[in-house]
Amino acid sequence: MAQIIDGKAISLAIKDELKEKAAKLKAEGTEVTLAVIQVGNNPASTVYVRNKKKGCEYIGIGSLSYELPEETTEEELLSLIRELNGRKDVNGILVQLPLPAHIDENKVIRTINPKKDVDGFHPESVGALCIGQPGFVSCTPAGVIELLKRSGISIEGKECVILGRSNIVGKPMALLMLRENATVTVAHSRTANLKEVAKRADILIAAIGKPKMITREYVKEGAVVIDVGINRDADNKLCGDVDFDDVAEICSAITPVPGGVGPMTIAMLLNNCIQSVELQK
Ligand SMILES: Nc1nc2c(c(=O)[nH]1)N[C@@H](CN(C=O)c1ccc(C(=O)N[C@@H](CCC(=O)O)C(=O)O)cc1)CN2
Repeated sequence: MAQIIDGKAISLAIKDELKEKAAKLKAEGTEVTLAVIQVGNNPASTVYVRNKKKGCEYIGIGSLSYELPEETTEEELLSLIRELNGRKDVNGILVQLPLPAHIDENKVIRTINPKKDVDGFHPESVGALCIGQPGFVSCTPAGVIELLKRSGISIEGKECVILGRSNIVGKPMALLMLRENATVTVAHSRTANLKEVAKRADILIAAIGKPKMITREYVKEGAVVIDVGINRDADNKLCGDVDFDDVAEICSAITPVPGGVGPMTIAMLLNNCIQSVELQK
């Protein structure tokens, strides 16, 4: 039976480490504060935003909450971000995604001061990652790397196949895997012979947004399988992109959904908030 990678336990260990770092910063007179902006009432976003604020409280840093109505204009949102960019008492700015359709997500991300971009979505942050310079790293892919390392799974020299090429997960995931000296393939909906490509992976990362699409036919025996998907199945139950019960029988290690990559996203956001102090010096 495969090793089940416990993202909940690993994220808790990280948060406990961050709690100590935050206390040390406080003792030195440095307060850390995250500004969290949500536009509209997407129920999943409300849960994630609540958990991010709870995480700040747990590790002992401040959070400022901006819950804006669905009708908020793009200019109103941009002007709030500009105000927060200029505030010395705000270290990190996070705009919860997705945004309502009338707001240009890219414009919003570009308006955040890259030194406060704790989501790691700004083109400057992505560019820094690409050329190996210091900067914020997108939280979900950073969480995957931490999960692997803390589970004793080596990355160097491994064949890694990433299913999905989104700006938030697939692309930064590929850059991080390269930084760890893996051999990386990014596959997607137009990839020919997807099953064969996926089957080459020692480490298979699924980030495609299709409930339980990845069955054992996509997985090499003994591979490590990381499931980034968060979907609802036909019974409205939370599930990943991987058919867990089917794949767990043939792989060597696997992340569950819930309780795998998801909690790591929040732990890595808190890590970026603590790191913001260094980057802002
Ligand atoms: N500004 C951002 N927006 C979004 C991000 C992001 O990193 N920054 N990522 C996702 C949503 N997300 C964080 O915001 C996120 C998703 C899932 C989880 C999580 O802990 N999932 C749990 C299940 C929770 C549930 O019951 O629904 C799990 O997998 O165990 C945390 C954060 C899109 N938007």
